[in-house]
Amino acid sequence: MTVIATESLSKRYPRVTALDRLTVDVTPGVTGLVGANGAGKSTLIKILLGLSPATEGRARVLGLDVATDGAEIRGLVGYMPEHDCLPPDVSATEFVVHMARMSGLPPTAARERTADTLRHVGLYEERYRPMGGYSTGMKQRVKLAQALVHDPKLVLLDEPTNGLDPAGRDEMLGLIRRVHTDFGISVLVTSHLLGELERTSDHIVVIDGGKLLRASSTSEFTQATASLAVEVTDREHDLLAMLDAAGLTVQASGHLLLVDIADDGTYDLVRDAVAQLGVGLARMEQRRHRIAELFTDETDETDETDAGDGAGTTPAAAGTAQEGDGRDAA
Ligand SMILES: Nc1ncnc2c1ncn2[C@@H]1O[C@H](COP(=O)(O)OP(=O)(O)OP(=O)(O)O)[C@@H](O)[C@H]1O
Repeated sequence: MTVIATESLSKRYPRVTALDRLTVDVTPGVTGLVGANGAGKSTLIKILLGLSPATEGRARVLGLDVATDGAEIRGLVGYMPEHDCLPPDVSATEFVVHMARMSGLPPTAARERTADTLRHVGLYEERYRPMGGYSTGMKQRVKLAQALVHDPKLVLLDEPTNGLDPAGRDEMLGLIRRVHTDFGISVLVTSHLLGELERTSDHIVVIDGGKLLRASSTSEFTQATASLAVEVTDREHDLLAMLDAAGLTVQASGHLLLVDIADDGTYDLVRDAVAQLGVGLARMEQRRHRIAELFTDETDETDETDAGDGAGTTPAAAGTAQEGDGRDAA
């Protein structure tokens, strides 16, 4: 069963192709839509809501055609826009009740659902204060609440962690996860940060320049984008040959060997090979490819080559390797 299905979907503006023959299926659960700024994420969401016509191709949301069934889709789907759009002199309660009424709920149900959803997103006493005085995190939570208030089957969340500090991001990601686990609502959430979507999503879709780069389950995705940086005191060429013979994909990069992590067994294979050679293991750390690398040629390892003589503090090792770097610096 698919929640969203697009077929060769394109959106061309006079100067820009925002979506370029995008074909992708989104299944129930939480799906992360990753792409750099301008990749076409917001454009896709607007087309899915039936708010902006595609130039070419087709899309269905919950089985409905975006070209003809926009109003029905918007009744079944919640939408959290990217930018600040809340009237400053209205309280969260007033605003969310208004949005619930707009979605067709009768007054009493609108009030009850508003109280429930604001409680769910963690807004309590503040819900009666004008939103102009809210923090960014509180505003994002109101935006999430209004997307949920009419009990949709699917929500489209456009950059919900934008502008939040790390603690605020974690809270928002937790809330998003619970939208699915507690209420069974499917979620399509966009971000330009792969790392946060990996933690939250069951599936990941990556787009770049409006084109589909990759769509897979998060576990497959993480495996495919993780590598092990191994540094030995000696005989790295022998080690490379041994790991290669063991069926691993290995690249030499300066003093480092970068080993694709196939599964948990990869660590054991590397450890055993190092022991067999009788050399010292100077470093073994997992590296996540940065999203920028996914957008370029995946075999392009220039960053890593540069890192070779940087011994330990490699900017390319952003993400999971940071802990290791911290220890070196201490
Ligand atoms: N109404 C429009 N007219 C012309 N060009 C547009 C319009 N809307 C978007 N674009 C262009 O289409 C491309 C995709 O924009 P889109 O907003 O979908 O990207 P995005 O991935 O959501 O990025 P961001 O998070 O920065 O909004 C960009 O190059 C953008 O400038």
